[in-house]
Order: sequence, then C-alpha cells, then structure tokens
Amino acid sequence: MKLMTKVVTAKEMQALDRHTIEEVGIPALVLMERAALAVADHILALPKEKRHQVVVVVGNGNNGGDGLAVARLLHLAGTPVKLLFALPPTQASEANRIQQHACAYYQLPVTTDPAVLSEATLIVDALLGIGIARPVEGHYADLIDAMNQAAAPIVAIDLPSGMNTDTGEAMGIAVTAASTVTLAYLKVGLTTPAGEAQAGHIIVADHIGIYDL
Ligand SMILES: NC(=O)C1=CN([C@@H]2O[C@H](COP(=O)(O)OP(=O)(O)OC[C@H]3O[C@@H](n4cnc5c(N)ncnc54)[C@H](O)[C@@H]3O)[C@@H](O)[C@H]2O)[C@H](O)CC1
Ligand SMILES: [K+]
Repeated sequence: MKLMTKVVTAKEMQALDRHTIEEVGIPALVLMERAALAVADHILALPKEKRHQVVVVVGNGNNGGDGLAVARLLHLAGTPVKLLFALPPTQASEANRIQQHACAYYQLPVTTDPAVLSEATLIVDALLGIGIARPVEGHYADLIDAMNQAAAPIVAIDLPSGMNTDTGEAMGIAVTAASTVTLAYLKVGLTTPAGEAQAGHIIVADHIGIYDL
C-alpha cells in the first residue's frame, strides 16, 4: 500500500510549527536540531569525495539556523565546513543566533565573500525557506546566482532558496539543487513542474517532531 504524503502551503506549515511549539510545547530548537540531524544524515550518506569541503550558505532566519546546526553536526562528524553568511551575523533570528554561538564555539570558518563557493565540493543552501516574503533582489540574487554557477552540487534545506513555497516558481531567481531535504511535510511548490525542476531529488524528513493540529 502506498501511503499518501501530506502536502502543505507555507501558511499551513507555519500553523503546524506554531501548534507544535506553542500548544504542544516542543521548543523550536528541538525541532531545529531534529531537522538538522535529518539533513546531516543525508549529506553524510553522500560519497566521501562530495564532502571534502562543504560550504553552508546561511540566511538570517530559521532556515539559516537549520544550516548552522547542520554545519556543526558535519564538523563534529569530521567534515570540513565553512560558513558563508549572507548578512552580518548580528541581524538574525533568535534561534539563528544561538546556532551561530555553537558554531563559533567550534571555531567554524566564517566569511561573507561568495568566492569561497569555488572551494566547495558540496554547497548547503540555507539562505531562505518557507519564510520567503518578497522577490529576491540585490545581494541575495547575486548569492543565488553564484551558488548556481559554482561547480559543486547543492543540497537545499526545506526548499531551494528563492522558490515560492506554494507555486514552485522562482521569485526572481531560485537555487537549482541536486537534492532538497524538505522538513516535516512536502510543500505544494515542490510538487509543481517548476518546483520539481529546481529541487532535484526530494527527501521528506518526516520525523522531525511536528504534530498535526
Ligand atoms: N517547518 C518546520 O517544521 C521547521 C522549520 N524550520 C526552518 O525554518 C524555516 C522558516 O524560518 P523563518 O525564519 O520563518 O523563515 P526563513 O528562514 O525562510 O526566512 C526569513 C528571513 O528571510 C528574510 N527574507 C524573506 N524574503 C526575503 C528575500 N526575498 N530576500 C532577502 N531576505 C528575505 C526575512 O525578512 C527573514 O529575516 C523553514 O523553512 C525551515 O528551514 C525549523 O528550523 C524547524 C522546524
Ligand atoms: K533553503
């Protein structure tokens, strides 16, 4: 018997998130850690030559927080990791700042220079997730372009950055990923032809501890 996978919009995912955190009482950082473990497991199962130098591209929201937690887990598993911050690390969500602290404890190398992407054998896209709220422009558009131009394959966390969660269309420009580890449930945009083309191989990390309403 084939089980149907639940498919959600950004609003629905945000409501499930809120329900799990505020009503069930599971701390957001617990969900973030479980999400990061799922993404790290996926990366650690890739051929070793892909893991010579991982570069995690970090946005300032919780998608970036997931990326920072993945970076820490990969580092602790012996994988060389560098962080490419989109913005000065001070302008970030609370969970993101907590993850930054943990990465700083382990002295993970940090840069804001996209040239680091040329060193990557694997790129982790943690720039934007379901919180994308407007078309991608300026520095963010340049970063996505630089990721797409780099030789290394891209693993996207939750969604390829720049993708509209509900339509799969690029909001200006979107990451073209080799694989996407989407968290909790499949997102509507990932089921459209445009979304499938950007996402590559899609893995649903359905054991991160989100509870249904
Ligand atoms: N779904 C889950 O179960 C879990 C999800 N997690 C991860 O959290 C993100 C969503 O996090 P959120 O902070 O709400 O949003 P983002 O990180 O995607 O982005 C918010 C951040 O980005 C800015 N922004 C929005 N649009 C743009 C734009 N076009 N250009 C530049 N900047 C933009 C916005 O202002 C905010 O500052 C979800 O995808 C998961 O990865 C949890 O960690 C675990 C549980
Ligand atoms: K992403």
